[in-house]
Amino acid sequence: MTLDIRSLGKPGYKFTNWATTYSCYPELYFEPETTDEIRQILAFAQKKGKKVKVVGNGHSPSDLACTTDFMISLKRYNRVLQVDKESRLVRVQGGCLIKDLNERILPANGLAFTVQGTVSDLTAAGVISTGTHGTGHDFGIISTFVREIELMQASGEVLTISRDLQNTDLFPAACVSLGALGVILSVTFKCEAAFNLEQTQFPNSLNNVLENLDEYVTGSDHFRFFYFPYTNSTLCFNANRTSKPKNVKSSWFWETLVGYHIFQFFYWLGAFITALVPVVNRLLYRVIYAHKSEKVDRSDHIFNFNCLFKQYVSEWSIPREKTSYVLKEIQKWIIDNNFPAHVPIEVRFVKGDDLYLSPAYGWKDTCYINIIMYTPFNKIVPREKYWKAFEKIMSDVGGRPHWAKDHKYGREEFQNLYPQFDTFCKIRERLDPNGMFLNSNLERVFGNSSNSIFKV
Ligand SMILES: Cc1cc2nc3c(=O)[nH]c(=O)nc-3n(C[C@H](O)[C@H](O)[C@H](O)COP(=O)(O)OP(=O)(O)OC[C@H]3O[C@@H](n4cnc5c(N)ncnc54)[C@H](O)[C@@H]3O)c2cc1C
Ligand SMILES: O=C1O[C@H]([C@@H](O)CO)C(O)=C1O
Repeated sequence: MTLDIRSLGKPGYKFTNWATTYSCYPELYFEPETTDEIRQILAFAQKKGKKVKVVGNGHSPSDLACTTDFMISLKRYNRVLQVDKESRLVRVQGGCLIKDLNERILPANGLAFTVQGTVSDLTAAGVISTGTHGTGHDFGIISTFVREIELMQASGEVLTISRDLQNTDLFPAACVSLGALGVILSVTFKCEAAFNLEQTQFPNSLNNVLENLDEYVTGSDHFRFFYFPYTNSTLCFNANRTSKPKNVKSSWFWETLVGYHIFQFFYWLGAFITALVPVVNRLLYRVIYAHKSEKVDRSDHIFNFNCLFKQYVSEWSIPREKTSYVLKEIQKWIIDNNFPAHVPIEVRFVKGDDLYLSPAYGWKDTCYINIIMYTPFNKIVPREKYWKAFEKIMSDVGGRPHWAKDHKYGREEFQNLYPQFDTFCKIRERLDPNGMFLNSNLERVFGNSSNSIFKV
């Protein structure tokens, strides 16, 4: 049945990402509900010579999902297709939200994701496409729990790509694809039996964490820590699987009034009086963070935490053995340059993998370091100097930028950083010879560079 595709496409739509830091006006914006509608949109784009960018839930803190051509959102292509309790495989359409799986589908089937990032308001296709990760020395990034992907190519042909059965040569590319290979129609995840996590958070000196890093990282299932610029202090988080029942104490006063609203107000003041930021960092640490506490909750409620207000972030991965040197360099740069760096600097650890564009590719033990500058009450604070220094420190040790976040790298840098980058490029050029799924971000990554035209 030939649809009047124009009735599907909306002109004048403004896309803005979650952090409201990047936006764009696609020529036409589509929200298809069926596979055939997706196929017809691609055929229409091909006929018009237009590029197509599929967007998930717009959480990438960069221009990765932006386009001036056609944008397809799968927010209405979000069904759960199959749940197999025996094999613990869950197959969902690309637009299915991880938070819906966490809240409804997985608990009802006694299942859970083995590891997650700090938020779940992400789509199944979006979360794997950028190599989203959580933390845990014995666990990989979320894409390492993928077992099968259905991918629609520009031609409308659907490829089933699985780890063990079909098109297995494409699998290590399709699991972290940046949206560059085609439309991910469905993802099959390998889950595990539902579990609670017992989390202990405790203050610690930066030196003590760094001098005993391997013990801390391997001392629990999921270890991570926050470093607080202008202190010598960290807040460590250990989380282990437990059969204990849920036991969560929360405090609106400390978590919301102080930890969100007063925090945001002081950082807003700090935008005008930068000398305030080191004082606020130290005060926050002492008043809110520097105490030991424990809680037991459903796994995703421990993995996720309140990411507070809108923000700019930059995150790079490095081999774990570089963690101590890099953090000391960052700490030194902030002090030497008297830069009003916001808290926290988030430090997480994952197991290496063999996915071609995974930022943990080929490194047995990987560390991710995430810096942040909030935009309190939408007040943009200067960050360029900090970002540049951070990128230099990370690139000097062979670090790899998070695909979802701000970076300026192009094909040449990635060829040096990813041993299988050219293999991925050959697969991309085979599956999408006319570059239909490219945008300006991906043209910087895969070929002709162009500066971002989507900054807010
Ligand atoms: C508050 C916050 C917290 C975060 N925490 C973490 C964290 O803890 N760890 C971490 O690693 N990252 C984290 N991120 C980054 C986030 O996980 C990634 O940006 C993720 O890719 C966003 O998913 P999304 O569904 O919003 O996808 P989008 O940002 O909309 O898209 C991401 C990419 O996926 C592609 N894509 C989406 N759907 C499809 C499809 N169906 N077919 C083909 N391509 C598709 C898009 O083209 C784009 O290239 C966080 C981001 C925010 C805003
Ligand atoms: O992009 C991200 O945002 C959060 C953190 O920076 C808090 O907001 C996180 O862990 C990311 O990877």
